[in-house]
Amino acid sequence: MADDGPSSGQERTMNYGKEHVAVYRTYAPALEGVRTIPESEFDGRDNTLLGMEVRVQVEGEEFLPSFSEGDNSAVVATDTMKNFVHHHMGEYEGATVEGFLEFVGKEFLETYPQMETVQVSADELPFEERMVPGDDGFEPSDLVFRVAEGESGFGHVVLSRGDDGPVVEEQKSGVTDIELVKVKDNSFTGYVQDEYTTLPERENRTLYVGLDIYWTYAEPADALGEEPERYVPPEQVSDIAQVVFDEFDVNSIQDLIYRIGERTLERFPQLESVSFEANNRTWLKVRDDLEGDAKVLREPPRPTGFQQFSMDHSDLEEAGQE
Ligand SMILES: O=c1[nH]c(=O)c2[nH]c(=O)[nH]c2[nH]1
Repeated sequence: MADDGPSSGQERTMNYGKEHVAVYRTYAPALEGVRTIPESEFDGRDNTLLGMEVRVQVEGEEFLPSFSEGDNSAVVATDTMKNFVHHHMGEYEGATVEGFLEFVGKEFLETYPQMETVQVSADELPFEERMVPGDDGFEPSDLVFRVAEGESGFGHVVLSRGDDGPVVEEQKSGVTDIELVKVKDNSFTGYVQDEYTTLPERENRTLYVGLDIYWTYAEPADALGEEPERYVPPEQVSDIAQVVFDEFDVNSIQDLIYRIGERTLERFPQLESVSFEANNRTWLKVRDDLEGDAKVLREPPRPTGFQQFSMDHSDLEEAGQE
């Protein structure tokens, strides 16, 4: 298909950038004044230690000669991008991952006119408070944090140039790498039974699910945290997931994520949509001949099942909840 190439009108892919830019800030401004929800104790964070791993991707027609002619005169070295991110972490006056991404993205556009679009995303590098003995019993240390694994906040923003300066084209927030196990009161029944089906129906299984949850705001500016009562903290969405899992006897991961989505949209009317990427990591039964509900379980072999789903407020209206 010789006439299908970029030169004949199809949009060309051309971008470059830096990923895995880890940056840490001590004594960032605290996140205060977030609205609390019944599913979560989270009401803010001190940000004594704020870490993130950032990815920057830039686009612009002026970069074409760097690909086509080896002419680097417009190229901002990706090493420079890394330094730019590091430097601006010290200039950011807000308290959220999303706010930092928008701030640094705008700074890129304002500093380098050859950049037409900048995409910035980040995974939070999480740290946990540690409890130490204080005057009134155990209290969180002001100084020592545990380097946490797994679950973390996520942000993504796409910025382009408008007539009056940088414009947010897309925004997405999230909490990723949630892993939850519910020991009983989960079923998986009623699925298609045919000549290929070997999986036995289970009225009560131990369900282990991996979850990434993403959301978009109706007003992207709400993602920044500048109006904290309109900000959706990843910690609260993660807490909704575990509370809903605890509350409902679900018949599948599909059923579970729908209920988490419903609750999230109910709690946060300022969101436009919620989406999920789920994985089934359910252990396999080795023994269930023990007393009561006790079992012995083992890791499942590959391959792994997954579920993806997105929903918005129209799903609540259909269910008669709005
Ligand atoms: O929650 C589940 N959903 C499925 O679609 C599925 N398929 C399967 O084999 N186990 C499961 N579990």
